[in-house]
Formats: sequence, C-alpha cells, structure tokens
Amino acid sequence: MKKQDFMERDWAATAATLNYALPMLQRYDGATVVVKFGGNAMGDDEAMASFARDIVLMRLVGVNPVVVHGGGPMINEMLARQGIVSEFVRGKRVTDKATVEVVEAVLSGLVNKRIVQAINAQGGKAVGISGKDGNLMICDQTDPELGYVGTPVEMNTQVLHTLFAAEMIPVIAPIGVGRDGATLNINGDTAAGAIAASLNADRLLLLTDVAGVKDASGNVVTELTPEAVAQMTRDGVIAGGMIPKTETALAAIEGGVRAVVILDGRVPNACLLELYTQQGAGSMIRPPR
Ligand SMILES: Nc1ncnc2c1ncn2[C@@H]1O[C@H](COP(=O)(O)OP(=O)(O)O)[C@@H](O)[C@H]1O
Ligand SMILES: CC(=O)N[C@@H](CCC(=O)OP(=O)(O)O)C(=O)O
Repeated sequence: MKKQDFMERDWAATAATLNYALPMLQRYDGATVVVKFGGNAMGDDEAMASFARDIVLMRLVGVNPVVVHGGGPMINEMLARQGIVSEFVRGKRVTDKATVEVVEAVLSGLVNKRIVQAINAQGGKAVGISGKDGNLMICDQTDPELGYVGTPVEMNTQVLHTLFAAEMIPVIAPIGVGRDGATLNINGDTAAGAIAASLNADRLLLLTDVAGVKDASGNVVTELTPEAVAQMTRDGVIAGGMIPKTETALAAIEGGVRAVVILDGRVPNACLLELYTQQGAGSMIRPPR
C-alpha cells in the first residue's frame, strides 16, 4: 500500500479488521505454514516488501512460516546471458553440469538473499539456506533424462526446528545434494512439498501467477479433492507448470500436510488473504471431509 493511501485510511475500519481477524489469528497460532514463492509471483521491490510484511506478521502472531522460493525466470535470464537455452519436460528443467552451476548461483545467491533482505528490512529474522545446509534435502536423481535434477528422499529438519526455536524465518533455495555429493536442481514446488510433508505442516501455500487451478472453461476451482486433481490431469486440463504444483499438492497431502492452496502471489497480501479471511484465495486441495 502506498504511504498516501495508508494515511487516508479509515482507522476505525483498520481496528475493526484486526478485531474481526481474532478467531483466525487464534486458529493459526502455533501452526506451521510453508509458503512457496514462485519466480513468476515475485514482483518489484514494493511487492517484495509487501510479501515480506505478510511473512513477518505471520511470525509475530505465532505462525512458524517457512519460505521456499523458486526463481525460474531469473535462472532463464542468467542462462540467456551465457547463450544457454534450456528445455522443460513436464514442468522440470533439463539440467546439465553448466546449467546446475548457474541454477545454484542464481537461487542460493541472488534470489535467496533478495528475499532474506526484504524480510529483515521489515523487522523479521530471516536465515537463507539451501537443501544442502544441515543436509536438509538429500536427493536421488529424478530421471537420467533430466540430468542434474533431484527428488528429495531424505529430509533432515533439525536445522528448521533450531531456527523455529529462535523465532527465525527459514528461507530455502531448492537446491539439494545427492548421496555422491553432487549438486542437484530441485523444482521449487517439489522442494516446498517435501519440506511441508517433513514438518507435517498445517498449510502449504503455492504462490504463482494464476488465480488458481482452472477447469476446462478457464474458471478457477476453489475446492478440489485429490481425486478431482488426478482426473483433471488425465484430461490434460492441468498442464505445463501446473503439473509440478498439483503433483506436489497430492504428495504433500499423502505425506501429512492438512491442506494445500494454489493462489496468485501477485495479489497484494495473498498470504494474509488466504489465512486470515473467511473468503480465502485460490484453489484449496484437501481430502474430502
Ligand atoms: N489447469 C490449469 N490452471 C491454471 N494454470 C495452468 C493450468 N494448466 C497449466 N497452467 C499453467 O501453469 C502455470 C503456472 O506454473 P509456472 O509458470 O511454472 O509457475 P511458477 O513459476 O509460479 O512456479 C500457469 O501460468 C499456466 O500457464
Ligand atoms: C528442476 C527445476 O525445474 N528446477 C527449477 C528451480 C526453480 C523453480 O522451481 O522456479 P519457479 O518456482 O519460479 O518455477 C528451475 O530450474 O527452474
């Protein structure tokens, strides 16, 4: 929100909003919420600051937020400068040795530190790590066809619990390590799902650049069961970059996450809108109740 608009606010409405939010604030007190911040959801510095404020606020009201980020567009830009063009297979980048070096430099360096800095500038205590730190994500190679791409197979969450105990906010780059010590590129959604499952998270929020999962007519479906998602994938309605998201959602639910929400991260205060309003946002995937 611009400073001028903020100054002109109706303060009684602001107080009423906080009062109204009490039951929701209580509901998520002590909850673990994993937020996947996709490269396409990241905007300019103002949007980044707004995202950071949401995360700091969540921490302040008792949530353990974990940020797992992507950075696909930023990787593409750096690869283009080196004349490298990459191919995607079912939403995952085919990654050779030269590419994985660029992927790690961009994700663990530029993107991770931009988010850490944004959160810290809002008064949070963010710590940037990758799946290599504390052996957080030990991976197998996903598929020889994809090269240096990993699927997390062993999660060591001690580093995260240590940060939670100190009220710090983990910001995680989706880079893993193979048993042979190789650096592996993990799809950001896959990494977020594995982390959410390993923490038995209450919510996994996948922030992207579409309003949610769309049906064949292009309408966002607000509530989906795992069965409905499987059917939409078989029908080809769920395609491209949405495949790793919905695959992640199903695996995360199977792994013990209570609900997964796919929502538009470019909408101001997307995380707060989902957690702390009756209306919510995007598409929620959870087992039938
Ligand atoms: N059924 C669907 N509903 C919504 N988006 C879909 C669907 N099928 C494919 N997509 C595509 O998936 C994209 C989101 O994935 P992606 O671009 O990889 O996001 P991010 O960079 O945030 O991880 C959307 O922009 C859209 O083009
Ligand atoms: C294996 C694989 O595809 N890794 C991704 C990692 C970054 C990512 O997932 O970024 P977004 O969330 O912005 O798409 C990649 O190389 O682009």
